[in-house]
Amino acid sequence: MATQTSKNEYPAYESRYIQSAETQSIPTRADLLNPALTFINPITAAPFSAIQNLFDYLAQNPQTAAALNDVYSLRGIFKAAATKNPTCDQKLTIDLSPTRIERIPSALQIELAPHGLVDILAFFDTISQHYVTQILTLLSAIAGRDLASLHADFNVNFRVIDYTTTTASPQSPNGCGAHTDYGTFSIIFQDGNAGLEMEAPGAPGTWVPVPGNATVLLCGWCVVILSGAKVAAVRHRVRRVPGVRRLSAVLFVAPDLDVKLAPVERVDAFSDTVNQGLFDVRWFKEEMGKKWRYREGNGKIGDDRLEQDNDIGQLIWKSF
Ligand SMILES: O=C(O)CCC(=O)C(=O)O
Ligand SMILES: [Fe+2]
Repeated sequence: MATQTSKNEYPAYESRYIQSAETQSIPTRADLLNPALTFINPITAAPFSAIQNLFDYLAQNPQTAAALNDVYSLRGIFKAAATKNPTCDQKLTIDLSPTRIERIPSALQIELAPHGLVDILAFFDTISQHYVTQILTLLSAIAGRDLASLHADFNVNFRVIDYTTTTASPQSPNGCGAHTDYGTFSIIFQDGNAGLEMEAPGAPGTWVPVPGNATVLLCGWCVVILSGAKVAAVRHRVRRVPGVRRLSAVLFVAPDLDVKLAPVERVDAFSDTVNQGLFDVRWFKEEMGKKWRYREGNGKIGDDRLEQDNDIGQLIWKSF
């Protein structure tokens, strides 16, 4: 059972949710300076019936699912490891990055169009057009540098997730292991079912449940580095409720692959490797990707508390 945290311990979290959920479609600068999740009232809701439709169609049509994965065989598009491997995160994912989408043959696009694909892509298009530039502008003001020019290639991912009840481990509470996103920022849309939890700022190992109907924005490692640690990233995870299906949709925004990950000015808290700018986004994404693959189905999951972020934390911070 997840650690429950009383309202009194996190008054800012509760009041910010109530205030921002009712009024704001765009976070404020103050929100982004806060080392917690930012709750937003999105300009449009995620099309969860289309998302469910696409997952159901692919599950019922394994040949189509295999053809879709052949489009991007390196990492796949529809990942269903959870139905075969009890030790992986118990979820299905569909990754629709623009690079992946443009490689899908038109016959396959036409087949999938009425089964949710068109609605899902239209949703991510609307969301990214509305949010990407605005949030990068806010983050640039905090970071004291122009982040838009580091995001010229639209290095984004459109991910839909099905915490399905049909898994190799139906009783497992593990939907998504604890992690920090790698990129600049992510926006998570949920279908109303609880399960998402954030690590309480300043209290590692304390998990705060996020209301299942909240849409949240959180930052990732790349912007922590690029902003000289002025922006914080929030660790989060998803717990499954066995027998309950939960769907989510996530927009991931990251810098261009050849951007050097370093602060403008030396930051004492950062490692020499980061201060000297010894790696770029491409290398960092690969490093994180290895751990993602391990977690998402190709390896055994141990203690999910610090598994992924230990190595990355040691890479980024001077002392961790
Ligand atoms: O499904 C969710 O609510 C969150 C998923 C997530 O954190 C991720 O895929 O990085
Ligand atoms: Fe995440």
